[in-house]
Amino acid sequence: MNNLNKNNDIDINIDSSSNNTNNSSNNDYNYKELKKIKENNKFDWVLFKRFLKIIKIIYLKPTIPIVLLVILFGLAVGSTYLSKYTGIVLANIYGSFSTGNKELFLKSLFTGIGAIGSSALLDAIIKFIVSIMAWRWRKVLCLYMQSIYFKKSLFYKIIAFNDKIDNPDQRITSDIDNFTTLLATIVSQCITSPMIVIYYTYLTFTTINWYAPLIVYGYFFLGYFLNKLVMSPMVSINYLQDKLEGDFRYLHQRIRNFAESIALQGILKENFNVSQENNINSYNNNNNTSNIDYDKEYLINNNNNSLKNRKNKKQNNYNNNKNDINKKYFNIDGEKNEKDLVEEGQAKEQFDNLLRNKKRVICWQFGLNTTSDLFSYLSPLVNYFIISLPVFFLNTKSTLLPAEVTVQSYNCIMLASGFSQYISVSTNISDLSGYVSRISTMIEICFNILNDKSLETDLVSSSINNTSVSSSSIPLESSNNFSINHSDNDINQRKIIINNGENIKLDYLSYYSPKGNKLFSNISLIIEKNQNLLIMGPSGCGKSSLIRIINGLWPFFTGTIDKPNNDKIFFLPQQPYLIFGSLESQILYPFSKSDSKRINEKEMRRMFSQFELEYLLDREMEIKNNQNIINDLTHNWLNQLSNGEQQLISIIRLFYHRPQFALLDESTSSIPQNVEEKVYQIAKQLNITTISVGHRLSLLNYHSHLLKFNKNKNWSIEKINNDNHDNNQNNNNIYD
Ligand SMILES: Nc1ncnc2c1ncn2[C@@H]1O[C@H](COP(=O)(O)OP(=O)(O)OP(=O)(O)O)[C@@H](O)[C@H]1O
Repeated sequence: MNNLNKNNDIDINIDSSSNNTNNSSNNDYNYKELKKIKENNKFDWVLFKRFLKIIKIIYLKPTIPIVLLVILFGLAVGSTYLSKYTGIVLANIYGSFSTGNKELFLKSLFTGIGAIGSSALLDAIIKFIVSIMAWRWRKVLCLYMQSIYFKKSLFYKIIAFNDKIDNPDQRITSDIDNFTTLLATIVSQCITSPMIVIYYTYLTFTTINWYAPLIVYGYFFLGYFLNKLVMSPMVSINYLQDKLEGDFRYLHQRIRNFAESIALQGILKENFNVSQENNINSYNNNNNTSNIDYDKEYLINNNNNSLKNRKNKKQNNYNNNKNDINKKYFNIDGEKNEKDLVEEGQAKEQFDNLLRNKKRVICWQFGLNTTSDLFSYLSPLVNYFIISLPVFFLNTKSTLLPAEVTVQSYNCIMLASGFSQYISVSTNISDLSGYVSRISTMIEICFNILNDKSLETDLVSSSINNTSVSSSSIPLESSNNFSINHSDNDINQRKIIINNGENIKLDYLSYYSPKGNKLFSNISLIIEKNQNLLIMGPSGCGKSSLIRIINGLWPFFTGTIDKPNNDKIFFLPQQPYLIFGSLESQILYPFSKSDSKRINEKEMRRMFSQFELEYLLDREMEIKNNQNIINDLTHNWLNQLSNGEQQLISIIRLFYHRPQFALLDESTSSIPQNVEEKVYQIAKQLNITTISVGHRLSLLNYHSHLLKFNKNKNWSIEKINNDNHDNNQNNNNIYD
């Protein structure tokens, strides 16, 4: 271990031949990651406290788990007691051979069948209860974790504001499953082995002497000590392995999600490569033509010998080219390949990282297995040494009867097996500790985010707030300059006031990105009902961020936001979001289908026909008729609908919910202008006030005011005169 650290190379170098830059950077990455993980996840008191916290969670409702533990304990007692008879039966059978007692043999045989059969049955029941325990713990822990994960949009905040948790999905899904399964196995081992140890300590003491259990104890502690030495570094290595497995899976998940975009780019790249190759080939062909002329001349002027040399040279060139092509197209060494898609290259690199660490896991596991197996396999010899002590070394007995040897050695073997179970527990604990770190750090960080006061905003009801912007007569266009009596304190603190739905007011609003970059300052405006506002500005300037701030998703602002409750505002994000499930479920979202919430077939057809999308309902019917269950959790419309269709379904959802305000973040960017016009017409008919973010100039037609952001972080607001507005104006300068 010291050696490895001294060389600054934790990797046990199996393939020292791989010395390319890609591998060395991967090595570097793994080394740095491992160092960081080692610092944060040592096999120490902190880890133990984290483990206790998880135990507290899984025992939140303790009755059933405690009952299961008590049953397990009872079964372990029964199984240990019955195991004693196996030794006695074996001794009797052995004795019956030496005395020729057939009756004793048959009696022992039948007793043996009963005792061993009962032991086997008890062991099966123990395994069954262990599985049930793991199942319950998983249920409790996973539901607990999910209840935090979905609280206050934490699933978003973890990804958007915090980069300390890798693969939260993996932690909730597979890490908890592995943790609980392993924990249940360890618990069963820890319950059964003390029984065995206590009972067989007594039996070895009574059948041999006091030194017999002591020697077995000493042997065990030596084994445990060696195992602990190997186990400590394994915590961080296992942790990193879980992380790398998660990263690798996530990469493939992204490829699945963006399959079409990647495939389209891939075809582009392939064609690009082919055309490049064609260019190269045509260049070579041109050169070859001149070579032919040159060859002719050469042939005439030179003898056969030189022809032979040239033939050999050509053959060598051909072979070299062939090798190059093999290298280029059939590379399986994890190296990047010119023909690779970027994703393929990334997947190779990620997989390479994973394999490197897996090698470490295998090597350390080898060390751990060697020590634990060595101790298990050596234990019979230790037992016979203990039995031999009174005969060969202490000289207190001259001989031992075969039956005595059988009983004594059986007792020693059982005592050692109780301990070797502890040793195998240590292997499991090293795996478990990786999961403990991953699960508990996720819980800790979730709570840190939840308890972070800087991420919270004061919510005030407008009825108890007298300082809110009161004048509804202040027109939007003058609000850039309007001033209300507020103290500096008001401006520097952040407040969200919930009103009754009459308007949305921003008062001296300054907001920032999660990384603390100021986006815009001192925005003051009032959006009255039926006054549609359009927000325009350069890419990345902070338009969507304003929507996130109004929604309450981002708390990075100062000033006051006075708005209706979120149930009166509907947000349509840039990326249309469709859930798994039927088209009806898409429209009902964010509510789910229930007896009180259903949309009948006629209404669905009416809504879809507004945008000539009835064919989607027919398609759904067809899928249903083909026996494919449509509203199960795996039906993914996202893969089967165009972007425009997805946007229109989101818009139908908006109209179904009929909010007072709708915040549309480029929500019509993929649909034709005439359909876009219809969308805004229907919104008007339904009395929905829209606040839209967009780049299309046609949007100006459907809004009364324009909030214009520019690249210098200035903002202005102006009334849109739709009569005079020329939508075909050149939009190059619109953001200046
Ligand atoms: N989670 C985040 N962490 C840090 N910075 C972020 C985060 N999300 C967005 N930003 C940054 O905040 C700034 C504003 O982003 P925003 O999404 O509001 O831009 P936008 O004006 O809507 O752009 P576009 O027109 O391209 O959609 C950008 O510089 C963006 O990179």
